[in-house]
Amino acid sequence: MAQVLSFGLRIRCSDARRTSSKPLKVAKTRPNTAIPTRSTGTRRNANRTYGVNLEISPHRAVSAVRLMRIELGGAFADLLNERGKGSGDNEMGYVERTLGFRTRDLDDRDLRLVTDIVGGSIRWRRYLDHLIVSLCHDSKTFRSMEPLLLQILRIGFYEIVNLDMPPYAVVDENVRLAKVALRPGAGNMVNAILRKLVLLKEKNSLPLPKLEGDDRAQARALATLYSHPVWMVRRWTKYLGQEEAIKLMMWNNSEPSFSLRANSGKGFTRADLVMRLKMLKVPHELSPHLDNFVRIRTGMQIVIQAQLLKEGLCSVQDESAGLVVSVVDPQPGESIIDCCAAPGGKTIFMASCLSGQGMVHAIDINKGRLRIVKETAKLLLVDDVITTVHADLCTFAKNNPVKSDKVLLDAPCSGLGVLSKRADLRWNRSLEDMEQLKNLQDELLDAAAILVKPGGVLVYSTCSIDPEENEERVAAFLQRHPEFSIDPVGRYVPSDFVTEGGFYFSNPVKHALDGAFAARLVRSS
Ligand SMILES: C[S@@+](CC[C@H](N)C(=O)[O-])C[C@H]1O[C@@H](n2cnc3c(N)ncnc32)[C@H](O)[C@@H]1O
Repeated sequence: MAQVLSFGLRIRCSDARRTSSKPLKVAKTRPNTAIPTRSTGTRRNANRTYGVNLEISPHRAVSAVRLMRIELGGAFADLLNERGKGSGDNEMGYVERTLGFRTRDLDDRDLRLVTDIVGGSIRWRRYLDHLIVSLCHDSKTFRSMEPLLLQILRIGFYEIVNLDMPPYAVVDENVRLAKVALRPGAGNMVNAILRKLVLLKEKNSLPLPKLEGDDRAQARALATLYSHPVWMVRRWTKYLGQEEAIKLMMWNNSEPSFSLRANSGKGFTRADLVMRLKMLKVPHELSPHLDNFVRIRTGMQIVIQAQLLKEGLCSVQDESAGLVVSVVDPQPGESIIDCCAAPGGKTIFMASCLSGQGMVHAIDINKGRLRIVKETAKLLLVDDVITTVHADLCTFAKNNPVKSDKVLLDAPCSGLGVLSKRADLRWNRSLEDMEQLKNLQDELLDAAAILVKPGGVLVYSTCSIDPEENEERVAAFLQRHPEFSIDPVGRYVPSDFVTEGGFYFSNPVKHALDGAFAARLVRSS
């Protein structure tokens, strides 16, 4: 117990030290701590302002609220909207209205912790929930657990099991958060469950499933151990084999790294970008595949704060997406149609390859996302070679007899290649989505084909690693459209990315990039 108390005290002191340069406001009265629950929706007066609570670690409070917002999605946003429009703009505002107290502003270290904890708790959700259920009295306790309590437990479990943080400090801090944000009883429950976890972890006997039994049983066990939906495990085991499927899941669970593309439209070169990153002390590496790209593992927060993105000097773009543009191979003077353009990553990169001559016509069905393309093009000074068209591609293709040199269809897809960057995506996709997406991809391919002139090129791309969305869609298209044939991509991307069929494929495990696919198809007549 003495250990617990001393840990708690140390954490509080260090929190106070970190904020000591800022004037602190201390809560005069303890706020009402009831929070909305799924069943009652109880809320405090949203207009009331609260003092800053210095007892609670701010990154945990913010993480718990952010996790709850992500999980409840629209339902949680609606709850807030009831209390006044625009109330959800500011994250700290959410925290205050949800928990009943304010935390001090987050410093850089807190921001990193929030990113780690939120991303990690979402990725590891199935695994963490398995442990939490195993340590609850019964599964009903887990099922009826109020959302905030569940998030606090997930954070505690993630910190103890995955981050290996000092366990008694974690228990102490999360118990305090549950007590203040919910009620003393909730704190006691967090205390009991986290302490059971600490003991089991110390004895190296976490209640985890064994990899045994038939295929289904093994898929379920793998899904829990590597925290993915069972249907994904079954699909990958079928296409890749168990060993590769495990490697892929490990990649998806790892911290994502990012690439920056220097914006040549602004006359800003990769050498300029490297100089700025050196000045900012952000560790970086040149991309071996693409001239304008630089890789960064950490330090994105610093890049954001230094306004490099806001000033349009560089953009965040994965090399796997940059290589799709290499497959298109945009040349000055060409007319290119980008069929599903928004938010515009590839449109902008293609436009910057045109050296001011030619045009990229950016079509998208989503007006809001298309506005982003327009604004980014202006910021990056490539708007003179981009036109935006708000339309459904199928209707547009039927009604417009335009023919272009090159057409890119970066199709809506499952996103199974980008699960390491999009932590929550795996939980929002279902097997049924795959069937619907395949039909949409076929329809969009047929529409895109209409826009290609004889001798022109159609590039079909996805950020999926699933053969049914990639090779199989191309094979089905070629059967329907014998006027198209495959142009092997070996001339456009490094040979390491070229498949036996002549397609571009970036494999997350092999290339340590997001997964992506592109086929280059030439029209004969
Ligand atoms: C994978 S995203 C495109 C990403 C984009 N190429 C980039 O690099 O930033 C797919 C896009 O297709 C758009 N879309 C879906 N159905 C469409 C349709 N029928 N017509 C036009 N755009 C469509 C979506 O709005 C979405 O913006």
